[in-house]
Amino acid sequence: MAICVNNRNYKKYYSGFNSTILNMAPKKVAIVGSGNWGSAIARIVGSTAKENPDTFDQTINMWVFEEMVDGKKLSEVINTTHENIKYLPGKKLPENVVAVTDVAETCKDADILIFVIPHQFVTKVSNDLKGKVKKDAVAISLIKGLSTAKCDGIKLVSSEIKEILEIEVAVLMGANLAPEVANDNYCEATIGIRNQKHGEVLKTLFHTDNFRINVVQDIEAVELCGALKNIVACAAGFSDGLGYGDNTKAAIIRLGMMEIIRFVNQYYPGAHLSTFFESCGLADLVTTCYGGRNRRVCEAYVKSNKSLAEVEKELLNGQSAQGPLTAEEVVELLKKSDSGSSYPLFVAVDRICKGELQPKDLIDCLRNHPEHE
Ligand SMILES: NC(=O)C1=CN([C@@H]2O[C@H](COP(=O)(O)OP(=O)(O)OC[C@H]3O[C@@H](n4cnc5c(N)ncnc54)[C@H](O)[C@@H]3O)[C@@H](O)[C@H]2O)C=CC1
Ligand SMILES: O=C(CO)COP(=O)(O)O
Repeated sequence: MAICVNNRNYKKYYSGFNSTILNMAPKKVAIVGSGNWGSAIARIVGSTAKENPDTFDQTINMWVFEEMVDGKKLSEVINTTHENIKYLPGKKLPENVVAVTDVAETCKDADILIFVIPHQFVTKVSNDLKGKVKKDAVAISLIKGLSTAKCDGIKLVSSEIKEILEIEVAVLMGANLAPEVANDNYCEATIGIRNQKHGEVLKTLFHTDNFRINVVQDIEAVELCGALKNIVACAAGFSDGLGYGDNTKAAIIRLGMMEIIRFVNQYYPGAHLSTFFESCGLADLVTTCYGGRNRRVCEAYVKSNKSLAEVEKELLNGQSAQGPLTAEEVVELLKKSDSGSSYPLFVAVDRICKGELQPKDLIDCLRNHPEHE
């Protein structure tokens, strides 16, 4: 049975780690995932590793969930053309990023593991790695969602990885639409980690002229901002599909932000308000509500007679919109604490995604929001 992590023992998990990532020897980095964001981040860490040869090993393994694309194995295409033609077409990957199809092989010598897969695959992939990673490795999760493992309370993706692999897990979240990051457009991101020294090493790995990193200690708040904004982006997409304009979207962003803060305070009290104004907070909410896949899929859902799954398949070519599943997970959790009425936006998104409400009912759900009392 999965172990549930409540607030108190979760904090205990994060104390007292030390690892070889503080050693002088170059650290080996592995990327677990090679989708849209996985490939964009591979461009960054491939180049920072090259710029810091004393700190990082020059070869970075990237796990590829093998599939055939145009009659060829995706891993072989990546290793010969240095381009992920399916998930990040048109952008070259650094040649020191090597596609590997066996996840245990990818990670076996790694000191730093970057987890970047859609959250529904975390349990399986982490179990495939169980007992096969270095005991003192440090992981960093770029995954936006909650754990899908059965559990009585809340379980963060980072805590699930941590429980299974028994290593420290940090998080990186931010306003980071992958195609724009891959275009080297200026943006920011937030690393959440308790161990400041490890935070410095991770910052060196991700920080570039156009990808600016802040490090904070509120891991849970950082991670939950990343997960929950995808639900709000679905509401923004419904609103766009209905043609409601920018004032309505601004209201959705504001109410969504208030629900995110309320949720973090309910499950992990004590987060600093300033964390919600880091890139992981308001900035990610805004960018996703304007430019994200969740928004796009939900807008198209309103305008078509198709199911969400059909629309996602047609629009995203194998990529994944994490908002509908996250809404379901969050609402399940809220039911257990009988607190759904404090989160009308989250609940409405879940019910619209499940076909229990019409998209046009969204506004009725927001009209009497607790924020208006
Ligand atoms: N794409 C973006 O702009 C951003 C995404 N994120 C987050 O990063 C995480 C990963 O997202 P993306 O890299 O965009 O992935 P994606 O949405 O491109 O998903 C496709 C990936 O899933 C893999 N996949 C498919 N079936 C699988 C299976 N059964 N087991 C394991 N992997 C499988 C595919 O091989 C492919 O690598 C998500 O949590 C997302 O919310 C975070 C910031 C930006
Ligand atoms: O997390 C993201 C941007 O920071 C990507 O959002 P989407 O998954 O909605 O595209």
